[in-house]
Amino acid sequence: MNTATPATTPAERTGARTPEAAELIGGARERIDALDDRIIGLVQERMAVSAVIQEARISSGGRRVNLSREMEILSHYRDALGKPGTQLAMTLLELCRGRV
Ligand SMILES: O=C(O)C(=O)C[C@]1(C(=O)O)C=C[C@@H](O)C=C1
Repeated sequence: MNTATPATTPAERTGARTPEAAELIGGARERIDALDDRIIGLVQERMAVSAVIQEARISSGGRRVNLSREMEILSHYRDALGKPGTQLAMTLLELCRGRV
């Protein structure tokens, strides 16, 4: 297919081979888009709460990073989601406190 031409039919948009599958995929993608919007909102909320904690600790003379707490968070995500959960938690921590 010419990559400059946008996909027009449901089958092209979804990769499905039947209208029924294309319909199902279209609906499920809408749910995924809505879930992703909520996940992004929750990540932004987590970043704001994390910033409050970090500011309080730094204002009190402490450091931005608290490694023992980060170990708890990494374990939490790994226990819930398996090995890729650790990577997800590391990405979340980087979003919340920057790179260390
Ligand atoms: O719980 C804390 O003490 C925080 O500062 C929050 C947070 C986090 O985003 O989860 C951020 C930085 C710390 O290194 C540990 C955890």
